[in-house]
Amino acid sequence: MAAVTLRRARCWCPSLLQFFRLPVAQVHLSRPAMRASQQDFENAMNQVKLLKQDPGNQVKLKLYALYKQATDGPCNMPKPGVFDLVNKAKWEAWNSLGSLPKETARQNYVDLVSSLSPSAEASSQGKHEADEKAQKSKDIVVTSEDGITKIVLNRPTKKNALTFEMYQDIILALKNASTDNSAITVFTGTGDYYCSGNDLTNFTSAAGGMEEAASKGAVVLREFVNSFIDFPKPLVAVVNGPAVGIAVTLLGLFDAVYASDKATFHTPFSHLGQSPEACSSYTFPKIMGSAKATEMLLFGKKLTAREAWAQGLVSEVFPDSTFEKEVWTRLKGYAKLPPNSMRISKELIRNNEKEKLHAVNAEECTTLKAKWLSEECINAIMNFVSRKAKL
Ligand SMILES: CCCC/C=C/CC(=O)SCCNC(=O)CCNC(=O)[C@H](O)C(C)(C)COP(=O)(O)OP(=O)(O)OC[C@H]1O[C@@H](n2cnc3c(N)ncnc32)[C@H](O)[C@@H]1OP(=O)(O)O
Repeated sequence: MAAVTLRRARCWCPSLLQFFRLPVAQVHLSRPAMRASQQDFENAMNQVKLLKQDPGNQVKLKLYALYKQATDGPCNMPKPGVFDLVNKAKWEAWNSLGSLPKETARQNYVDLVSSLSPSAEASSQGKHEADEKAQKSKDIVVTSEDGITKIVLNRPTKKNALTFEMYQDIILALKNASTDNSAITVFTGTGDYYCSGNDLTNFTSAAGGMEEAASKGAVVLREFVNSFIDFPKPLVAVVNGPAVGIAVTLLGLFDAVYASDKATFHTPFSHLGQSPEACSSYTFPKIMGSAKATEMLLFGKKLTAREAWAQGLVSEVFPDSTFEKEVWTRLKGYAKLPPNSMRISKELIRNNEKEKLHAVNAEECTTLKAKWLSEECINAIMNFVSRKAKL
């Protein structure tokens, strides 16, 4: 059986920003010679897209190298330039396989994927285990107290940027919260930021490159936003600091938004060569009118908390010095209201447009998938990753 041993280490390539401090994979393939069929190979490729846990960049590089070796044979590309960090790392991983035969690369790819995938038994274990996973996730902390389920974005060193794993954990946390004993569910962030939006390295660290990241991203995004559209209880955002990208657009699907006066609201989609998501192409013009929505979604105008309140995106703004105390006192009071009444009232409001929201979500995801592969977007992301430019 293939065994993957992970050890934490500083990266072998000091210039690769996002590849720093990531697990290094040592893959020992001691399995007796076997032939993986083309079908096994394709199944393994599909399995990779469904991995719930990010296997780390080193494993992803290994997967990429084995995939290229299995499909194209030995590395036949010119070595990318020294500043093309991501492609250079990929090239090196592929080139390191030398003249490994295609069949062996295919088998090693299948073995590696099967060592990463949870077994059928593990994935069919009950909800209890699912709850535990959400609770244990280090980047999303879920607690339930005083009738409130709190979902905290807990990645302050990265301004709470959302990784693929965090999207999956939030989907799970919302699923659990929809049936737990709490009356309301609240999102907030740890540290000085509420959330800096999508983790831009989601796109640069995918084993199969941008194409694979775009396909996976569109699937994950659609399911993620659906879980907000369908969430049955009052959903409240406690915006403790700046919010960027999807952290802002999602607010149009919340039932109440409370903001510190230190919070800002920024949707730099055009700067990033991207387009709006989380149904904001529908909710924002509805909330603030098309002229103001255009300033945010097309021109990337950053709003202060008071401006966002004036546009109807925020329910109320509080001085930062008393924000936490005032908001949580208020929410604890709301959580004592009859839960079924709140749920039914929300259902009445949401049912008027649920179908529309699902259709908008689907269309936005399709559009984004194409945008993520555009030159405009790839350049913007590479600029961020290589720190040449900041918003
Ligand atoms: C699959 C579904 C996809 C859904 C798509 C959604 C679209 C979006 O959400 S678009 C918005 C994406 N977000 C951004 O463009 C923000 C990018 N970040 C920044 O511009 C800046 O980091 C900041 C303005 C948020 C903060 O700047 P500041 O100077 O105060 O701090 P930094 O030193 O830049 O950041 C600290 C640390 O955090 C990392 N980081 C911050 N934001 C992100 C991010 N979005 N993705 C990845 N990493 C992020 C930053 O790289 C720093 O890390 P290091 O200390 O390791 O360098």
